[in-house]
This record gives sequence, structure tokens and C-alpha cells, in this order.
Amino acid sequence: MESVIVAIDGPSGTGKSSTSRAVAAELGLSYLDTGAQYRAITWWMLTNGIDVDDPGAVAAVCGKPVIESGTDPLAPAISVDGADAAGPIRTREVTSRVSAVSAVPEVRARITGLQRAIAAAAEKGIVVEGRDIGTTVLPGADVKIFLTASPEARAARRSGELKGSEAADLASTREALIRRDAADSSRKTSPLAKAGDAVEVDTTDLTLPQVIECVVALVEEKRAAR
Ligand SMILES: Nc1ncnc2c1ncn2[C@@H]1O[C@H](COP(=O)(O)OP(=O)(O)OP(=O)(O)O)[C@@H](O)[C@H]1O
Ligand SMILES: Nc1ccn([C@H]2C[C@H](O)[C@@H](COP(=O)(O)O)O2)c(=O)n1
Repeated sequence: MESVIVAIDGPSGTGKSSTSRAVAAELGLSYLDTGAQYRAITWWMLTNGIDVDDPGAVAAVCGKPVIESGTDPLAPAISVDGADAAGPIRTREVTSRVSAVSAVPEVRARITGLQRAIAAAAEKGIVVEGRDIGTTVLPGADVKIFLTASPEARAARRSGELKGSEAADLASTREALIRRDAADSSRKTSPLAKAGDAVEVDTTDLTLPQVIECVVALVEEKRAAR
């Protein structure tokens, strides 16, 4: 079977990770969570005392951390300087600072380079999820999907995940994700955007299995047309 590159973009909480992992597993493809890479570099900045609101300071050191991403959809993994970072990158602090770090052009250039190298090495193909995959990272992707959902649906999905001290009410979760989407959409360098040739899938009223089925069908359709 010929290799296939699938780009899945969209705002936060639309189901990119859940869908991408399941589609990659079902089709025997590799999987890359690019948001985890931006979270990992943000976590490194915070733990090393870098002022993440100072783009110059961030740019000066962004080449330092060694970020490695696993590509098995059944066992997603990310490490920074050899240490497992899967847990620490999901804290509320990292979530609230990641948009500032990922807006720095030098950070984007470095992480985009890592992403392209990983995609090029995926022999059977890969599902890559993020914000700028179809527009900037892999503009020649075979299949491009842009997932959307209402802010209410996304907030309800996210609130269900947070536990203990990280738990937040629906309204503040909704506000936080709208704020992050606004920052990610308005940055100058490769903002969150739908590629002109992407298929938009509104997941508001779809179950996760329905979204997965829809994306698998789009990939199979593309393969059959080759
Ligand atoms: N269609 C759906 N219906 C209901 N729940 C869903 C659906 N898609 C995803 N979810 C749930 O919503 C939550 C967020 O999904 P996921 O992490 O895949 O989104 P995301 O777009 O990758 O978010 P982010 O960009 O913030 O990482 C998860 O708990 C997931 O199980
Ligand atoms: N291709 C990407 C992927 C992610 N980001 C930034 C913007 C997000 O707010 C943040 C975290 O992503 P998530 O884990 O929530 O998917 O990373 C980006 O700029 N470009």
C-alpha cells in the first residue's frame, strides 16, 4: 500500500488527538501530536526560568532542548532531554503559556523542522495533528481535515477531563479555550487556519466513533482514487 500523509487541524477540544490516534491505529499509520511538541518546549522554558512573555529570550534558547516524539498511535510518547514529559506538559500552567511560546517564529521554525523530518521518515504514512499542518508544515498532504465544534461542546468535553485541583467550571473552561484559540489564530507566523483544500468536519453533534469513521472514509476514498 502506498504511503499516505493525513493532516488534521482545528481549534482546541475539537477532537484532533482522539480522532488522529484512532484513524492512525485503524489504518496502520504513524501518528504525531504537534501540540505536545509545543507544550514540551514551553514546559522546558518554564522549568528553566525563561520569561515566556519575552520573545527574544525564548528565541535565544529554543534550540537547546532535545525533544523526541513517539509515533505509535497506541502509545503516544514525548520526552525532553531524555525525560518523560507526557504528564508535565498537560498542566494548566503549560496550557496557559503555550500560545505565547508557540507564537515565536524561531520556535516555529525549529518545531516545524522536527515535524517534517518525522513525517518524511514514516514509511507507511502518518496522521499529523495540529494547527498549521495543512497550511504550513505539510502543504502537500494527501488528505487535509479541519475539525470544528461549538465552544459549548468543546468546553463540556474538556471539563469532563480535568480532575482535582485542575478542575474548572464550564464557563471558565469555555473562556480559556476561546482565549487560546484567539491567540493561536491571530499570531503572525503560521496561525491556526483551515487550508483552502481541507475538508471541514463539524463534530458538535457527532460522536467520536462517527468522526473517526468519517475521516477513515475520506482517507480510503483518496487512496482508491490514486
Ligand atoms: N465527537 C466527540 N464527541 C464527544 N467527545 C469527544 C469527541 N471528540 C473528542 N471528544 C473528547 O473531547 C476531549 C478533547 O478531545 P481531544 O483531546 O481529542 O481534542 P483536541 O482537538 O486534540 O484538543 P487540543 O487541541 O486542546 O489538544 C477528549 O476527552 C475526547 O475524548
Ligand atoms: N501545529 C501546532 C500545534 C499546536 N500549536 C500550539 C497552539 C496550541 O494552543 C498549543 C497546544 O496544542 P494542543 O496540545 O492543545 O493541541 O500548541 C501550534 O501553534 N501549532
